[in-house]
Amino acid sequence: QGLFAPAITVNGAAVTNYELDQRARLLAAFNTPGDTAAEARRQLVEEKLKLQELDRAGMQLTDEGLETAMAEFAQRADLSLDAFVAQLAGQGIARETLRDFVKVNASWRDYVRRRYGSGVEISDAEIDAELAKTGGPDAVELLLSEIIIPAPPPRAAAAQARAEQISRLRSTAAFEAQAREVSALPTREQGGRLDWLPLSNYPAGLRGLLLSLEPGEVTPPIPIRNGVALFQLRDIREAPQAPAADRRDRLCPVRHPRRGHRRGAGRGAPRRRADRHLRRSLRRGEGPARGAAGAAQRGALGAAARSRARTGAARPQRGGVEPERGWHAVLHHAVFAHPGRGAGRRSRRGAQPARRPETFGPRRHPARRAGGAGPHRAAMTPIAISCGEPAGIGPEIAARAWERLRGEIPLLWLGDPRHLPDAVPWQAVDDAAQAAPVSATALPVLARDFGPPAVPGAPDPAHAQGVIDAIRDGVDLVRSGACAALCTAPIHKAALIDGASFAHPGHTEYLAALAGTDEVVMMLACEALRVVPTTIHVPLAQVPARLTPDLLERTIRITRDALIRDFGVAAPRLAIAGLNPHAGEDGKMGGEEIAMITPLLDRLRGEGFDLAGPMSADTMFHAAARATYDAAICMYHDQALIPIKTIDFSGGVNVTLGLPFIRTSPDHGTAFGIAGKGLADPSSMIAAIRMAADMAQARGPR
Ligand SMILES: NC(=O)c1ccc[n+]([C@@H]2O[C@H](COP(=O)([O-])OP(=O)(O)OC[C@H]3O[C@@H](n4cnc5c(N)ncnc54)[C@H](O)[C@@H]3O)[C@@H](O)[C@H]2O)c1
Ligand SMILES: N[C@H](C(=O)O)[C@H](O)COP(=O)(O)O
Repeated sequence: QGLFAPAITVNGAAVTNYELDQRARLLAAFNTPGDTAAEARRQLVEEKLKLQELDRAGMQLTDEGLETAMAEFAQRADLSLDAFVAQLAGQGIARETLRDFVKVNASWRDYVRRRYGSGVEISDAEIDAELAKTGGPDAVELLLSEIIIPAPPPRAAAAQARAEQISRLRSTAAFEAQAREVSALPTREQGGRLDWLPLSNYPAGLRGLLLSLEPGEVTPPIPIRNGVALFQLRDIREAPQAPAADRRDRLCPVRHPRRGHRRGAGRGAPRRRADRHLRRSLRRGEGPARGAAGAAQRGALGAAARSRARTGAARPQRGGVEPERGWHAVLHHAVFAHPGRGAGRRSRRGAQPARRPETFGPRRHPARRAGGAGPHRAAMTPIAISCGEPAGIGPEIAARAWERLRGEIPLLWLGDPRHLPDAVPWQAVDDAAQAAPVSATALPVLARDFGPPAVPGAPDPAHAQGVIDAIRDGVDLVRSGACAALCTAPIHKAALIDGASFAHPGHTEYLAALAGTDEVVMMLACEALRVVPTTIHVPLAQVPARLTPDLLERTIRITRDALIRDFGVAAPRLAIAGLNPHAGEDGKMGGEEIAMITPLLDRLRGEGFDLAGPMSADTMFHAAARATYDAAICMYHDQALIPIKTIDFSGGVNVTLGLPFIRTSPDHGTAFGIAGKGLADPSSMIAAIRMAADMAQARGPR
């Protein structure tokens, strides 16, 4: 066949062999992993369909607009357009090939924005038509929360302003609080939380926007008739139980874009439920009509899930590599081709930082703080992840975290790879230096043989020594500088005691022992709250005796120093809880406040510490109280951990302060009841890894 002969015909439009060859070269130049020829084919078919729709809608990018879009594109690789084109030419890629690629994507983004950017009423028929067009979105499920703020004309401006504020939230707890306060939907009772639902349950016009979110992110305000809608993404996953027939079916949308694929058995009920919910809202003029759809595609899992949705591809096989596609691959390229100028995790809102630098995690890198692209973390040494209890959810949340973070933060998993979920691609490495290049395509593993296989939910003391060694190895790697920080997966203390006479009640104490210090502090942090238990893993009956002025003073000092050093809080405000009910009620309900806590606080205030308390623990954690301090110093474990795990179980991070190295961890345990079932939420693990990376960047190279 000739080079310019049609290789594929899409509704009468030809894709030539030349185009296929050029696009495959372009994808190779962008370091797109996987089969670039197949991906080129897929992309070009999809783009022909988009172009036809753009023609139908009478939307064409002007020559000037196209030139600007191309220049912006080159800019991502830190090159002028001419220099970028010249580099491509060196690889046999014509300028026109880049032009066509940019043109269709930029035009489509504009088209989606314009089409769905304003409130339009949507009919049931339209929803059906949209749902019928694509079969792919059934392959992806979203965990969303929703808010609709009523906005009849006199209140429209106020509602919009409130919605703008909400759209900047990153914390699920904060979004939930807003939902309870302002949402008009029945879900307000559960903080706007929806269950896992297939992407196909949402109007097609909203899907691109929803997929562009990262967990925690909220959509921009979506104008609807007499209201404003917002969605927060809590998580995204591949649909777990899609029947095999469905998977095959999902291959159809590209080839038969107009053919409807109603999903059948097994999935109908939730879908119908969500449809009803959506339709009801829409009829009332409250529901998400068509979103202000930002079609920009961000987020590794989002892009991967999108690809799977489009192609019906199964999850990557063990040892295999899942290709990353489209715009994501381009960003990826810009990042890896120019370390130090990467895209990072940009805020959707351009110049604004992704979150306030002084609320939750440590200081952002200065460039990221300014909302710009910071040095990409691919350039940093990896974050070591210890396997934790193999029968718990540790291995699977590490795998899920890698899927999410692989383009962002290099990881090194320490454990027995036979304990990883089957589907995760992993690669054994000999040392930490090999991890960063591997991490983008497979989970790098410093492999250990733990002996017997793991049975989910049934901890085996035979694994105890391996679990302990993985933590110790992680510490060694971080202390030697080979890894930037250690993030530990949860351990089951009883199994470690039974199997290896583990002498420590938790990581915190073990890490302190490895570091040769007893001056460590446990802090748990989420966006809405930071808490520090002064006594940690101590039976309640022993707390009063263990609670000495020395210990409390050390805890306050270490916490204050860490807030300044690692968390960008220039003048930390600490709230100190009392030990007893009502902080002792003037000595009537306990004497520790008067005898010990108050005198210590007074002395430290004399040194300039900003301390409040002793406070009644029962009233210091509501939202208004939380706004008055940067961390709460509590007297014992549950006093500190109950509020934070209640407010944000999925977003909390456990960080050990006072160590000579960085250690973070998810805030939950081994969750034996759900281990191995694919139900574990990796959010806390992801937050822990991000916090570790942020702390490492804030401290800078050692
Ligand atoms: N950092 C650590 O090593 C650490 C921290 C806490 C608990 N633990 C250990 O974990 C074990 C179990 O403790 P527990 O039962 O009190 O607490 P847990 O956190 O394991 O489980 C509490 C509840 O939350 C659920 N859950 C926990 N994590 C989840 C996730 N990521 N996604 C979805 N659901 C999740 C569980 O299914 C369970 O219903 C104990 O041995 C404890 O010592 C270890
Ligand atoms: N007290 C912690 C919690 O309940 O989340 C947990 O046991 C973890 O502690 P270490 O990080 O010390 O293992």
